[in-house]
Amino acid sequence: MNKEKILEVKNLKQHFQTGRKSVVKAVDGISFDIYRGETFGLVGESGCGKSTTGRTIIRLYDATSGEVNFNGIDVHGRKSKKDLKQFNRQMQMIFQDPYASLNPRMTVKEIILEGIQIHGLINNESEKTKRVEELLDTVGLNKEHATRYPHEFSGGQRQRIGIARALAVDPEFIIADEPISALDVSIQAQVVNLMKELQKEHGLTYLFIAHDLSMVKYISDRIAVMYFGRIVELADSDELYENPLHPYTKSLLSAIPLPDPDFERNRKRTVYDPAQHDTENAEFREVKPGHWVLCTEEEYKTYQVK
Ligand SMILES: Nc1ncnc2c1ncn2[C@@H]1O[C@H](COP(=O)(O)OP(=O)(O)OP(=O)(O)O)[C@@H](O)[C@H]1O
Repeated sequence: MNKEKILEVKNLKQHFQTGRKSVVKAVDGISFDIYRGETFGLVGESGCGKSTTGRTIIRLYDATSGEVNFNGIDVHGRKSKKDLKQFNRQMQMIFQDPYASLNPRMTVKEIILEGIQIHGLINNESEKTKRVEELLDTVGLNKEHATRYPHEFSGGQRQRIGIARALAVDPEFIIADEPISALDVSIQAQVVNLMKELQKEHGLTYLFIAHDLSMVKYISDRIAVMYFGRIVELADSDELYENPLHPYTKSLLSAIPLPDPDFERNRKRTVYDPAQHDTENAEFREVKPGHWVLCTEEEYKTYQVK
């Protein structure tokens, strides 16, 4: 794999002030790198801070503290208008609910062209039409769809429109925030396969956010597991599945439904109990090359021999 870093997240925090004295530490000091061309999965249960992480990286929120370096530029630091404009084009987002994220009053053509207009990428009308048709074809829709409105489409088709909109500005990096969670299981694989094809063709890098590990394994090169605002484990996908170390990762893995009824009947579900875990003294440590776990010194020693 190409080891050129496209994104570096360093000790990123996103704390929301929810009352005069109450603060939600949605993201509480996370660090990871993403390499150009890879798919980096970010997994954890609802409320663990995955969406907030994605939204902070793309600057929908200002970070409370920490750094997000994209192509070597700190996107939350001081930067020129030109750098910001470039960043806004190079990083795009696909959302969980494609219906809520598509303006119901705009045609598909208008939706896809929005970014192209903002960035002044194409000025000629017939070129614009041609580009929209090309994008619709790329995502498996057809040119007759251009004049229709979002409500005329199925969930899977809407997600394809969302993907076409993201691709329109020729990005390098796409944050996909649970892009398939709202879709029927039969449609999920189609959208994931489309994303994989597009990645190959366009050399895209993905941050793929999901709440369970089943589909993420299939698409991700590496996976980070998040729990209560922190990353508890990070490793290559295969390594994470074959050799999970953190008890929370184990509990997530034990919750993946499998199509084998015998296995289902006999398998043990493990439930993570943070009370039995010394999170206070835990640090993010590299147990073996590329495999990181949030653990204490003692746990680190036992993990190393596994
Ligand atoms: N704008 C906000 N203001 C206050 N609290 C917020 C805000 N956004 C998120 N939170 C809180 O931060 C925590 C993390 O939320 P976040 O949506 O990032 O989690 P998530 O893992 O993506 O969950 P889900 O899969 O349900 O979206 C939650 O406790 C949530 O209530």
